[in-house]
Amino acid sequence: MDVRTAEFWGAPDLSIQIGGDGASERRTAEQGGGDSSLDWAFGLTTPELRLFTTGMRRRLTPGPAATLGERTRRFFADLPPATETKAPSPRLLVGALPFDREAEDRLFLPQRAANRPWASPRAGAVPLRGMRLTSQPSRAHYQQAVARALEAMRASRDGPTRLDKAVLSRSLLVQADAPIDPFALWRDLKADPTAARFLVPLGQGQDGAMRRLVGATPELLVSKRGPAVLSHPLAGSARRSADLSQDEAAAQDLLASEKDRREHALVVEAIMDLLTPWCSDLRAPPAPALVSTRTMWHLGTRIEGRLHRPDETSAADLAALLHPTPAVCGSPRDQAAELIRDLEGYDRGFYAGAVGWTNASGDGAWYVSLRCAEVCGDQARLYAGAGVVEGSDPAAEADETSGKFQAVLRALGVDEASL
Ligand SMILES: C=C(O[C@@H]1C=C(C(=O)O)C=C[C@H]1O)C(=O)O
Repeated sequence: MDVRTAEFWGAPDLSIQIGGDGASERRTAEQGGGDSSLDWAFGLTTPELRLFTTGMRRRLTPGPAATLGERTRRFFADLPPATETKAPSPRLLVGALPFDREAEDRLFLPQRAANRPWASPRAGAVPLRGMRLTSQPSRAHYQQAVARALEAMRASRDGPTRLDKAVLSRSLLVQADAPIDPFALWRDLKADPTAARFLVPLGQGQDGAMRRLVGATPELLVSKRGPAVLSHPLAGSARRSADLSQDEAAAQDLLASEKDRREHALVVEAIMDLLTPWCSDLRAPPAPALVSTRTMWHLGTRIEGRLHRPDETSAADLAALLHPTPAVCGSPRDQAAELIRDLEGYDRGFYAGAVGWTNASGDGAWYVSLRCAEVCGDQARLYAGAGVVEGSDPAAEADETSGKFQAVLRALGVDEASL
């Protein structure tokens, strides 16, 4: 594979490798060693970039999505110029945005950044013995919630605001007999090379152990490089099959499904509407295309535009503008968020939020935090959701969430097809 070194999207003090065969990654992941700067290790690898940071130099004052752009601008303006001559710390914020726009985000300036992965503190397996899985809520309860969302949609037709879509999730608690190694989980998520793999520190949990969000998402919320803006939403899904002809049939059925196209179009319309005032030359193809992960087919649309004022609008501004899209929340956004709060009965935390980076020049990329688990000590909590629109079937939506759990379950070494 072609291995190039490129300037990191205009960040003058950070070079990163594009491409790579993963050999250095395997070497370092297997080396072992217990560097405490790994407490704050952050990683993001996509088909376009590889970013690994260690240490935490300074936190961005946490706050809600509405103030993210302003807080990041102030942060970089107040940041003293780098004084070190050797390996200056990057002028880069990395971290995660929660699902709830009002909840506090977790972004920080790392101490060091590189294009090589950190050494995993342990070289072993995730651990795979003694894991107990509990579906929270149960599958039956989830199906009831989907049925209730459908009722709410029907009832809204007679009210002032019509609810067209709500994305309902369920969670899976994995309890292990020993601490779960987030680095080993991250390493094993590599099996899905088209997805963006992430490992994000979220701060300490109740028992002092670091909470981390680890996953491999297929969905780009938004990236900004100079004037160029790109968003690649996904909505409308089908489980893949090991049988080639069944797999192909599932993809073609998805592409032809009126319900999935409607579910998808709501997302594209919302993103186009939100980006229109900020962009010229905003474009999306007229029909979605198939996007695949190892376990799922999705409908996807690449939306591209050019910012009117690239020097004044940052990747953080754009992430805060778009998040959460109807791919993970619904339409209209506020009504869907309220229904999700009522029906899910738990806090999504950083699931269905965003993970990514933004630099001092405002460039950056934010991915929707899906196909992930929050790992802390000997527990991992997985999440998966599905979009509910008129015509959705509760059992089919539950199957879809089972399919979405597979990405992390496989990396955990759990072979549990029917949850
Ligand atoms: C909510 C999730 O996925 C989202 C929902 C999709 C859908 O409803 O078809 C597809 C991709 C994602 O935007 C998830 O993976 O948990």
